Amino acid sequence: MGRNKRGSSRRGRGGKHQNSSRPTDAGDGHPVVVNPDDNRGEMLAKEDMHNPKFEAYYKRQALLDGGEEEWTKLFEAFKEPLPTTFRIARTRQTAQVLKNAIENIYLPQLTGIVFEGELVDPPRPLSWYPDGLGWHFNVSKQALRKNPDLKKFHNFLVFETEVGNITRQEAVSMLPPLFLDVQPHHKVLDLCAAPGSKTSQLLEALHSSASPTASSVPPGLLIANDSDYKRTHLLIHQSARLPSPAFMVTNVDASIFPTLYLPQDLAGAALDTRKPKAPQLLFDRILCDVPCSGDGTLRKNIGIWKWWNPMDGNGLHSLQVRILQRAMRMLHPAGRLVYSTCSLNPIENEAVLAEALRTNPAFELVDVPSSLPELVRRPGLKSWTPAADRQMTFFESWDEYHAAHPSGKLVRSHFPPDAGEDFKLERSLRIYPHLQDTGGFFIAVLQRKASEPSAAVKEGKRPAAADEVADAPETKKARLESDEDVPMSATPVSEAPPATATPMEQGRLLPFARHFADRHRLDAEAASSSKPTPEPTERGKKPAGGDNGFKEMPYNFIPADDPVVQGCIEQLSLTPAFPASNILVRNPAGAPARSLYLTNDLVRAVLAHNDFRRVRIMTAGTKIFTKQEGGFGKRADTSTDADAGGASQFRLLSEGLPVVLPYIKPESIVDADAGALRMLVEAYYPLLAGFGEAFVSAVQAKPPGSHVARFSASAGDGAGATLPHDLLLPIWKSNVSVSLMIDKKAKSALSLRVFGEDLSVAGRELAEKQRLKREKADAVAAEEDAAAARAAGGAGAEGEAEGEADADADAEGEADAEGEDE
Ligand SMILES: C[S@@+](CC[C@H](N)C(=O)[O-])C[C@H]1O[C@@H](n2cnc3c(N)ncnc32)[C@H](O)[C@@H]1O
Repeated sequence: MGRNKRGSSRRGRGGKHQNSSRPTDAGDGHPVVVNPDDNRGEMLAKEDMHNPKFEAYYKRQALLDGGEEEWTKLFEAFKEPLPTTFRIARTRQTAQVLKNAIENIYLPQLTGIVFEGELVDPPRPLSWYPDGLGWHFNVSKQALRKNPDLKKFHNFLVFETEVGNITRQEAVSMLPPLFLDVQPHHKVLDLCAAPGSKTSQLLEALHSSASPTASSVPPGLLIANDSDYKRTHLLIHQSARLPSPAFMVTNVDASIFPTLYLPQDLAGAALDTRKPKAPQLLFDRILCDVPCSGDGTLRKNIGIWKWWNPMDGNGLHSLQVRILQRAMRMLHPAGRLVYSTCSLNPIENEAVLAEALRTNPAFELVDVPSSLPELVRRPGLKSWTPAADRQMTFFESWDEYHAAHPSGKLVRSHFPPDAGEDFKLERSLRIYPHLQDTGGFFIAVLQRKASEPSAAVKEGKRPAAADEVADAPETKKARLESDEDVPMSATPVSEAPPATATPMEQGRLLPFARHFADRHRLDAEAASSSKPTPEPTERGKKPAGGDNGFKEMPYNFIPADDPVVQGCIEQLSLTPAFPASNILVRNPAGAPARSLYLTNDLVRAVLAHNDFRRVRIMTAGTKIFTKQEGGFGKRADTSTDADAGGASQFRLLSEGLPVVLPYIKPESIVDADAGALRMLVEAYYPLLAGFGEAFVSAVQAKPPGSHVARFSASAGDGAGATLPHDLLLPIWKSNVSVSLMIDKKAKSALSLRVFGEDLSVAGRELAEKQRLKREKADAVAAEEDAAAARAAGGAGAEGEAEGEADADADAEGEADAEGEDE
């Protein structure tokens, strides 16, 4: 596997591997931080990473055909910590720049580094990831601390992650979106989406043709759904890094996801034409990344070694079947569906596929040998042997089991297909850790058979909801409730449960079971009550998401001729093509009080033509304008909102810029150079008088308020800047000053990229704080050492103590810097 130093360094000082006690998804939304698990949970020695049931169960399933040697490889690979992998966002203008920076600047610096006598692996591209945008970087925390080049690269990754150009994601978690092959016009549904690493990949694919010159608003749609309310906030957080008018987040049980409707003109070639006025919204792409036992994540969730048992997979099987069956019903005839889990268990994988295909013969598994050809994979299993209890009593067939346990919990579909059934299960993909140093994963691609485009989908028994859910296995509830994937920057750290605690021991099940049962009941009611509502939700009419008992604000579209909308159009010189009728606000009055959101036509139609009273919409569209609060009035330059005029009280948000930019008349953009950018980065409100003549006259020609500036790459070198391409950024003009309207983190990332150092006020303050802390630590240490030396009474001892004090202070400084990164 080509690891460096991992035996010793990844296991930390105690020679142990860090643990987190419950499974997390293969995908996660953490910022790129090397070895992120190193500060969580308890330690587990490598020799304790052993579970006879786990090993016996999978040997019984005959996962591998390479003999004892391969089994050893598999189990040994599971004991190794997972390497860090990340991907560069394809949609960003910066994708090529970042790839070049890694290949041509960082890679040479990181090649040949020796740490503690061993060669450190430089970052390397994931061979199967398209266009070299997926990367593997595996280095110990100690090496990262001590080596300045490694540390510099790590800082680069952290900053680019903060601004959404890079996403840390487990390698296998990148696979389902790649197999879905989403195009900008697709209607996409991600049914079990939180925390959202795959969602953000899907969103990037939806925006793949976006550029500042073409329309950044894809015609398609992505609905990301999760049944866990808390976790839907992670989805919103993740996707905020790629603001999209084509994006919605919903919160409902996927197995009863309601049928949505569209007006005829937007529905395309809909399957169900029985309701000509309100055809069903059928999706071109659906991802079912279902809740699972998660034993493929053993490398990062080492608690699984302790509490793994076959009943987790058995208990999840029926829900997984229902979610997949529901997805099949919502797929467009020419659509594609991906089913995935981070579990190795055939009961959660092949058995689910077999049952879904059995109940719906119009579908088939797609053979995908030529997709991602470099990806090493194994075929899906055609047969397996369920275990009926924790003691691992195996039954070869349903008949045998049913005879022994007439009212047992296993059902027919837990068992392999009969001899006469051939679902071509070998077309699904199994990924094992030893194949290419990843987690374990399962993927299957499904589509309707060409010969039966409109065969009806027969769904399995509908969920009986509350009782059944309350009886659900612990792992399912634990996964649903888990907040392990909360991005570090977004969530306070809570005390980690002990390594060996089962979810039951963590005492979290009962409240959750109640909550889930309630939600399930509400969702069931919602599904049955969902029906088309023909009226668009303009001001004064019934708003989507309003009057629904949810605390989320309703969605109200405002008229295109609203004075605030028109004011924004005028202020930024937007062309008539700007979709002014797709602007919504989120308050019951439907007034443009604070923020204006933009949707595309499809999201507008979905909001307007469906009854969302019982389906919680967490977000829809993207915020583009916001009211500029009166803070400017208090500043030294004394400008006020009143100075700026009514309309200009709204300003363009930096996250709204890519969406609005294609509609801004090019001649209205303020031309600027790197010198101006430097001044704008260095101060919050630099005075206009301090800028170069050309910039001053360009700005003076504009009214006060929100504008966009183009910092030209050709004029980049002047201020020590490296501008690989033109930069377009929102600015705010007041009477005597100009400000760059991006947040602190984005400013720091920009400064690092363009000027090679963080010149921002926040960056300078942070550096100063660190310097003072170091000085203070130096002084304290020197004082202590001097006192010790005086006590020892020797002049020679004083000199030595001084040297040691420096070393201690250095170590402390490093620890501080690291704390701040994370
Ligand atoms: C494997 S995780 C999904 C990971 C996600 N696709 C990603 O890449 O970040 C499974 C998710 O399914 C959600 N879930 C569990 N039961 C569900 C249900 N009945 N309907 C919808 N979502 C469900 C869980 O809350 C969890 O967030």
